[in-house]
Amino acid sequence: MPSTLSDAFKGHPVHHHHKHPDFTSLQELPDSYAWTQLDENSTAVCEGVPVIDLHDPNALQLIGHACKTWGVFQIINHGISTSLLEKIESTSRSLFSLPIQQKLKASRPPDGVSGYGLARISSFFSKLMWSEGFTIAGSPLDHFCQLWPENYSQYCDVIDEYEREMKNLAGRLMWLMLGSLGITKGDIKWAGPKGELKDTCSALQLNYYPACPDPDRAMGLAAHTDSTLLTILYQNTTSGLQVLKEGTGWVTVPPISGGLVVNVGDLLHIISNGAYPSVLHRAVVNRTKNRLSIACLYGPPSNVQISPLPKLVGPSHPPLYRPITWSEYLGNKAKHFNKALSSVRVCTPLNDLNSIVEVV
Ligand SMILES: C=C1C[C@]23C[C@H]1CC[C@H]2[C@@]12CCC[C@@](C)(C(=O)O1)[C@H]2[C@@H]3C(=O)O
Ligand SMILES: O=C(O)CCC(=O)C(=O)O
Ligand SMILES: [Fe+2]
Repeated sequence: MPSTLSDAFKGHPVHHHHKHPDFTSLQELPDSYAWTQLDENSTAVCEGVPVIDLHDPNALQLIGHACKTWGVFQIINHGISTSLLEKIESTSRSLFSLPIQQKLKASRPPDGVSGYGLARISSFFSKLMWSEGFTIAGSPLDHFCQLWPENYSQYCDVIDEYEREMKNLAGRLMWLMLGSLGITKGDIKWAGPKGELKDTCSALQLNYYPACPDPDRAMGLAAHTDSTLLTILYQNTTSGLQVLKEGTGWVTVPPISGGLVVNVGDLLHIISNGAYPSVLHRAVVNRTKNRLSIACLYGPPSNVQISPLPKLVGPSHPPLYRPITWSEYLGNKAKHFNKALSSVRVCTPLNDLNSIVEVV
């Protein structure tokens, strides 16, 4: 029985400042959704997030380079069928278009992982985000029975298939991302004897961003890094995802037909001993178009200790992070949000200095 994520937040209930009203039909941006003027540096840049064809013979090198320089890339020829992407999109749309009273029946409990509601990180901000979310960790059955008492099973089937295919792809990607650092399947015990990664955990996050009357003052999903090894994101044809590139500013990741966005998460940053940055990203909203995204948040078995891989540690590269389980890390994120990573950093005078610089 693989370990689950369901107890990760038991000691860290979220206390949202606001109730989530039915904001989808508002004509004007209420003050509770007005973030102070967002920075204007999301200008067009010539250089964009790399797009990598997984059939390219150089895929391994291209992925390694993208992970080091961006912490994010898009993939094509990944083997996920268009019809499955269409099915998960239409399932998500059916969910978000249910009446609010119906959706609230499947609310995420304050100390739980799964269900409908504001993004978990909302509690760190005084303003509300212009989005709705639905998190699925483990079986969606209980919540889907609440949402669709008559025909929950067809929707469950789509989620199960999507989750299975995404986990498979995430495993392939993890070996490619680590492979370009010289890591092989034998180097990670928790991956199993043949690197089959069968006890890994994952969660799905469905995000819906309604069209917004005042997009320049609103925020779809505030800047964050993912508490994962890696995240695979499907976005519909409306753009909104932005990543922070050092020295450049916020860069939009344009939706490409059949493409999926892959980003490095905090745990891959830890096991790579800092070689791969966990990319800061956010979602902005649109005046006329709604937007949908589906993230597969992929991590190790939730109760195994993960730490910088021995091959990536040496006299000139001391371990930057202490061992931690995914479950414990999620608790850290619930407590410290964007300072979660630095809270796991090993304390040496040099590292302490670096983390002070990061916080400032
Ligand atoms: C496995 C995860 C990862 C979670 C928590 C838990 C389930 C939901 C994920 C997200 C999804 C939306 C952004 C985020 C920041 C959030 O608020 O909920 C993510 C968070 C994290 O990556 O930290
Ligand atoms: O909607 C997006 O593009 C970003 C979603 C995201 O970052 C997340 O779900 O973690
Ligand atoms: Fe994210």
